[in-house]
Amino acid sequence: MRKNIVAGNWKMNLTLQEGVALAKEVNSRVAATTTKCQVILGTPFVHITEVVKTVDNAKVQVAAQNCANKVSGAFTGEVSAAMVKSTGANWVILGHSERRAYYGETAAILKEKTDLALANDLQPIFCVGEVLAEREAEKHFEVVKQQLADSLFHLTADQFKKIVIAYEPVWAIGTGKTASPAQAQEIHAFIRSLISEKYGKEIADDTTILYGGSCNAGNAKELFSNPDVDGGLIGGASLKADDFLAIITAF
Ligand SMILES: O=C[C@H](O)COP(=O)(O)O
Repeated sequence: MRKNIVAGNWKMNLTLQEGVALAKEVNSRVAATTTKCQVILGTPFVHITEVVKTVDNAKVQVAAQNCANKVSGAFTGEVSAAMVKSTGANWVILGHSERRAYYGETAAILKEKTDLALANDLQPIFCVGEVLAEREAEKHFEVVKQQLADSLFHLTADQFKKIVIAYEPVWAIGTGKTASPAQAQEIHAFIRSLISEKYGKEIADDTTILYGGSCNAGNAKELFSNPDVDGGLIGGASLKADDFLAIITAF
């Protein structure tokens, strides 16, 4: 179901104590607003159990930043989708460009992770987006289309309804360089049109599509005012309660 979502991705930041303190502050400040926006905290694995206990689980929910592409067994260091679900998290971020670039996560691996997340009742926030050279070569539409086709478009319509897409141009992540509102709208509308071609207009209209990449308190309002931008996946600015709250209340 389409809704406004602001999801923080803490990445590899904050100790457990710092993370719990931040979650506590975000939770109480969100509760004090009238926002209808779904807030999600994408925490490191080791924080999840404590953060789940800290938030109200309605307005503020918790995401893992990854899960394994295997069910269980001898995979040292990995965390399965079933384990994530057992902590109380409802969401998992998959396909982030940092996972693709630094940990060799291919489209085939991401397809397996998506299937396991859904089988364990976790909702994927699935990231797509092009690198700078691809944008400069005007290949961004093609790249995003391929990423969706390779890792998501095998899903049934009922499965696809659980997916949230995050469009994150890699050149905008952590760089302070944001896609312009027009650039974001253009590609979000394109993503929605691809979903419509594959699953029909009703499902496309119901899909939540987030923007990620140097989204902050200063630019969130303008980005979110676009008809096909339903919220954001926020990295750096999710680490400070003031900045994150300003983004949450930007709708
Ligand atoms: O997952 C979040 C994105 O990578 C955006 O990160 P950023 O807001 O620090 O640019």
